[in-house]
Amino acid sequence: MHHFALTRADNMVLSAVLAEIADAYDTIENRDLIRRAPVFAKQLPAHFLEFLEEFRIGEPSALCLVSGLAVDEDRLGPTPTHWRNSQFGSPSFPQEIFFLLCASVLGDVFGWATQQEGRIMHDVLPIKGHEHYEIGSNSLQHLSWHTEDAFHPCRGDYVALMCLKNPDLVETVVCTVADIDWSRLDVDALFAPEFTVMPDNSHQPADGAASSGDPAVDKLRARSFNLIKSWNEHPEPRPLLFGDRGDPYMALDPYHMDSRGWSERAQQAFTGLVDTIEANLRPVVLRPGDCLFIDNFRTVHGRKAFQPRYDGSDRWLKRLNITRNLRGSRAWRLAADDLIIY
Ligand SMILES: NC(=[NH2+])NCCC[C@H](N)C(=O)O
Ligand SMILES: O=C(O)CCC(=O)C(=O)O
Ligand SMILES: [Fe+2]
Repeated sequence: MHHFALTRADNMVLSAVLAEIADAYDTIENRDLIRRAPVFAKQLPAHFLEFLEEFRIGEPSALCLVSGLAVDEDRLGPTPTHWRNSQFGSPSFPQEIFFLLCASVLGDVFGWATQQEGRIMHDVLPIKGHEHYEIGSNSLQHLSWHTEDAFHPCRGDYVALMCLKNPDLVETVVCTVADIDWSRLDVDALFAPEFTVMPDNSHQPADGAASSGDPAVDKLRARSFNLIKSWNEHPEPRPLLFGDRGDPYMALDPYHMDSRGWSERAQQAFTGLVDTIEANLRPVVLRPGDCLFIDNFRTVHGRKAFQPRYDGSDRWLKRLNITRNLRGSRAWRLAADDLIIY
């Protein structure tokens, strides 16, 4: 794991930088703040910027952990019961800004019109009623391992998690391409465009809001949800591995895959890959003040089951999607500088 432990001295420098930015903006969803994040990021210590840049371009590891960001648990107050409206008056605004600045060094942050009301920074927290549903806000049921947004051609290069609370040390689980012995798998079959991945539940209309208040946006969002529906019914065949055959990138989400209709060889190659990943999953426990940048091309991740508390002390993470190729999704966005994929 590529790891940077922020020191007390680092935190002293950061708290001044973050407080100044926090004073100038109202919410992490403020588009001017997000737009200026790459410029603000230049105020991060140079040795820290070098560390992030090395992760981006050198690919020394598929996981990058920045630990030790100061989090005042008392200031945080209770964990929200839902992600809706948590972006307003946020007690973790300085930490959210730090998280955004780091992400902006790795690429461009973006959001999905179909997910958490088109917000850029998501909450990952247990929601009442979702306990046994396959979604990030479940709890009693484990979250199946997956590539983030595996079904979508515009999926992020990185998915990042910042931990605010994790009182029961619930384990996130990961498996990276480096953990896999590719010589034992049918790599050629996995590079063939013969596999189908359906959209996950976090993109289903039931989890979106009623109306945005803007008819043009509502119309686009409706188009987007229709696309999700059609991909559910007729997923497009594509490969599970891509890039270099000796050191591949991967994109899969077995919970949302149905192997009926695939060739015998594709099915066997898929089963081999899934079994290998299952055998190599390992835990990463996020602690308050940890920011984990997961290379979404080289890692699958999930989360163990846990008992939700619903008393304000629940596990609470923030999440960002990051792309290194924003232009790749231009056909799906309203404008060059609009960060929402419809
Ligand atoms: N196997 C899956 N893809 N499960 C859903 C993953 C969680 C989803 N990314 C969310 O925001 O809730
Ligand atoms: O809760 C975690 O540790 C991971 C969450 C996750 O993977 C997701 O929400 O997509
Ligand atoms: Fe995820």
